Amino acid sequence: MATKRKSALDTEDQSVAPTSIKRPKSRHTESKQNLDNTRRREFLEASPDSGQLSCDLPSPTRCVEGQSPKQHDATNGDSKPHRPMRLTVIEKGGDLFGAPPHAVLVHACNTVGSWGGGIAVAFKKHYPAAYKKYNHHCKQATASKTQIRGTAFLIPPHRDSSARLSKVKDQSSPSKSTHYIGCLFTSAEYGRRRDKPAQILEATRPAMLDLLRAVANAQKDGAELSEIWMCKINSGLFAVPWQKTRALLESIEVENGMPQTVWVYDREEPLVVGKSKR
Ligand SMILES: Nc1ncnc2c1ncn2[C@@H]1O[C@H](COP(=O)(O)OP(=O)(O)OC[C@H]2O[C@H](OP(=O)(O)O)[C@H](O)[C@@H]2O)[C@@H](O)[C@H]1O
Repeated sequence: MATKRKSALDTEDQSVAPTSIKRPKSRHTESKQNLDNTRRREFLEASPDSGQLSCDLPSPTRCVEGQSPKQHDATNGDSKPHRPMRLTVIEKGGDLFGAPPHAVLVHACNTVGSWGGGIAVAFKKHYPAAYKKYNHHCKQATASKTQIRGTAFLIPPHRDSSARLSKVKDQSSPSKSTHYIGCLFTSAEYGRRRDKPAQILEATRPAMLDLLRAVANAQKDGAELSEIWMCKINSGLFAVPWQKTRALLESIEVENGMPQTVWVYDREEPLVVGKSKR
């Protein structure tokens, strides 16, 4: 379950180590015998013993370090070109907080631990328990001097919220008790001290990938997650034009098992810049 995970920050553990390319022994030996001296030297130079990354057989086209055999084939025209799957961003009208059960609601956050302005205030009101977790996560990171900008934090639904909701008879969105909250740390600070638009955009890619990875891992662990819903992140108080963030999101290469679509919701009324109490 996602709840067992400490945070979406464990990306180091989840990242896939570069795969070394190994040659089948028999083929290796057979091809060796057929080599003339020049090609043999070339072959040996590129062999694993010489410390270089080698391809399947010696050939004029060298393997590029870090390429998988598949990518290598693709670049050499031996098979279909490797086409990475990119994230699809679909804009919709409507209420973000009316997301279906088990949806992940995503917004951009500072790393200070404040949901004091813009849509964050609404998140704080709708999901007070998630706010506490977000705040605690930021405080812990600050205490341990861990930089969390460019990462994400996936907060599972609060177990008691369903009971609390029924007590206060809040029928506006019964799905709320099943919503996950996805925090993207795209700026270290907020307000005047917020990062520059270029820095915010730079942090958005790794943060989004971190979130998609956390969602994929939670699903792998059996958690029930449905769609990914998001506001027009960075486009309000963080002052980054939405089209720039959208283009960046659409350039993200989706890894195996990750969700491939993000649904974007925008409110209809104009943005009120006034801050609530932090
Ligand atoms: N009540 C509401 N309902 C529905 N949609 C609403 C809304 N309010 C705004 N939107 C829209 O939601 C998008 C994002 O706009 P936002 O300004 O929220 O976020 P952002 O990503 O630019 O910046 C993040 C920092 O802003 C916050 O406030 P603090 O800096 O902490 O004070 C955080 O804590 C972060 O730090 C824009 O399309 C807004 O029209």
